Amino acid sequence: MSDGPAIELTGLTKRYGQVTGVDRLSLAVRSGEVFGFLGPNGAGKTTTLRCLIGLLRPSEGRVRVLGLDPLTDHRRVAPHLGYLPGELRFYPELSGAETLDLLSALQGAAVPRRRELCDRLGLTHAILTRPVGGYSRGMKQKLGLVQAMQHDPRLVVLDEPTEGLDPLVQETFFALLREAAAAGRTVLLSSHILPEVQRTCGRVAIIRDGRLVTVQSVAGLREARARRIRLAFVDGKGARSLGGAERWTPRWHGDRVELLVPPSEVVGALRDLLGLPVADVTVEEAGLDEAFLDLYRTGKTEDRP
Ligand SMILES: Nc1ncnc2c1ncn2[C@@H]1O[C@H](COP(=O)(O)OP(=O)(O)OP(=O)(O)O)[C@@H](O)[C@H]1O
Repeated sequence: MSDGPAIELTGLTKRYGQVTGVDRLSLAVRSGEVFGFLGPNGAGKTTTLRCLIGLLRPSEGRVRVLGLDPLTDHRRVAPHLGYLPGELRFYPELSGAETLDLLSALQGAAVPRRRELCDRLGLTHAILTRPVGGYSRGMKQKLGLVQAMQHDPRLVVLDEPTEGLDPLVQETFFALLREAAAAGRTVLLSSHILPEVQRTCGRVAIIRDGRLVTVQSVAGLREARARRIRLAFVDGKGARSLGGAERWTPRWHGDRVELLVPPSEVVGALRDLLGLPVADVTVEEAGLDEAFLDLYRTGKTEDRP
């Protein structure tokens, strides 16, 4: 098993009949990274994750997980891989403990962390002996997290991991991620929740329509985030045309207007705008969530034909 990247995707493409779920995606996640995977609904996140863990066969391209092909080398990869699916399905008649036993047999690994994880996530003996069919959503999610990490895998792939967890349990989950990173484990976290990614991940990939929009450090994304320019007009005279600055898709609130402008273009935008009857102007950094939303909406994909 290699010391190279924990995950390496080269031109990964997955088609479902006429629909292309993932389109020529290339990406490398280094060992020891906590890596965020973001994108709007239908972007191709789950499809990518399923190809990674060997549940789906790519239509084209190459997938390497810990240096191995997750389909043909499944038995060698499985003990080192933990996966929390976005939609958990358990056998309802099995107890929590039986479910964990079944899944560890499939992983083909010992479970040195099961007890500790159950304790920390509040899965008591009483809960673990009950049939999973009677579990609440949060309890199922906790069981999903335990099975993904019970064998202390080198790579943990998590699809929407905090879904259904209360804030206290989320804190425990974030602590688990920090510890995993400190212990040199690699984590791939697919999420819609921007602050969650901001808090936990060093780098993040954003995909849209199955294609890569960007891979950046969270710190880099912050620096590149748009500036918000707010203007008020003299005597409430809303200049309904902003001339060249119209290209920033102005949002009007009565006679005030707001624009999101990339940092490198703020000075030019102000030049255009200050020719108008402006009474007041403020410029501030947009939130990180807006930086992401901007990329979701308008970011060019990296490998357009
Ligand atoms: N089994 C399938 N059959 C047909 N099309 C599919 C199938 N699974 C996914 N798709 C399509 O592939 C594309 C990517 O879907 P995917 O579930 O990977 O996106 P996602 O980013 O995980 O979305 P979400 O955030 O909504 O879960 C979508 O257009 C989806 O409709």
